[in-house]
Amino acid sequence: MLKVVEFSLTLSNFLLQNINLEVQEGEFFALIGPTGSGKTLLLESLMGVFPSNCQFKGNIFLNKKNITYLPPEKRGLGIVYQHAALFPHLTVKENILFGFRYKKQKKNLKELDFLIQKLGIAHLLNRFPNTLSGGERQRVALARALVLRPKAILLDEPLSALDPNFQEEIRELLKNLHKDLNITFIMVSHNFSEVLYLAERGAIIRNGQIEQIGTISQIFNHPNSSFVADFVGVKNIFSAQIKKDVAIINNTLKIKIPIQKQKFLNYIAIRPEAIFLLNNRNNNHLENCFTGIVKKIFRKGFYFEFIIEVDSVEFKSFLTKKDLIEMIVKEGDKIKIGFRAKDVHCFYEKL
Ligand SMILES: Nc1ncnc2c1ncn2[C@@H]1O[C@H](COP(=O)(O)OP(=O)(O)OP(=O)(O)O)[C@@H](O)[C@H]1O
Repeated sequence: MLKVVEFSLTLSNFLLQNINLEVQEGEFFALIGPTGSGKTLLLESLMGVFPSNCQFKGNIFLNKKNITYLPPEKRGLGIVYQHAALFPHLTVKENILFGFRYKKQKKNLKELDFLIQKLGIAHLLNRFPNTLSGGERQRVALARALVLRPKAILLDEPLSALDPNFQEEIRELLKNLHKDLNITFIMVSHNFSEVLYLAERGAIIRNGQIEQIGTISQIFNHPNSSFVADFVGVKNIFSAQIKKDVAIINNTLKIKIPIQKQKFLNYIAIRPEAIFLLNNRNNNHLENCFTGIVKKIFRKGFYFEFIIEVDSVEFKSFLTKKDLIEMIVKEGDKIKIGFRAKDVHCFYEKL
């Protein structure tokens, strides 16, 4: 288990503040947050790569051993960056074996062979990094980190520098490696589909602090603040009066919600995917159904975002092009929308 206890890091212009984090052995954990929120600083702190001008306090444990003051090569961790950062003057094989220069650990050729096969890089061993594609470079970087048999592997946006085809290929590879090697993966990512596909739990970082920590489903479906809700794309976030099984927006619009045991809740959040545009479709299973006006339709690449106004409350929903054509709906039209009570998430936010 990797455990971070009350860890803070101070730079002249930034503070990573009071981080407490536990990542279980074998878990795939994601660090998510806006740009400049401190994800890389936290990842590099785990690795022991600190900016020269920083001060830090607190502790980092790996399987109960305090690694806070150990140099990177003695921590039992491996790191892979966005741009594979291979040594240009070394061949692929020399790059992979580079870490052994600083280790007493004996080269395990069986392990090396296993990884080379697993990562599909046998044909690249004598090539130099500048002759490799982005995807191939990332495979080599993974091999270089994994050959030292780390207890956890740290990934700093490993897919973001790749084009979409390579992204899918390396994403699949990461999934398989995690399944087969049973080691801990901690990944910094901006990309939600990557996080949803790969990670089991995660933390949202905001301004150098952890804003929410939990399973990926909790973070995406049950955000604990409007910041997290907005960041993970919930889109429909309303302050509301919340009673046992009903939320009232703007003192008028009544929304059925799951029965709430907790008191003092004052916000609701509904993912846009949970709001259906109904027209004449069957809506028996939806506890909330309203008629509204289509205010705006935005084209967003492969889908369309709809803004529908109901009693001066604006709901956002998505539609594919196929659905849009089938429904024959345009701005200004009257439309029925619906959503399940169970898809309304309630939370408390200090005002
Ligand atoms: N060596 C350094 N000296 C001074 N400031 C730094 C240093 N490294 C990072 N920072 C600052 O710390 C803040 C957090 O940086 P960090 O790279 O951790 O963000 P991030 O969440 O990983 O962002 P991104 O998603 O854009 O990569 C930023 O404001 C950055 O400018």
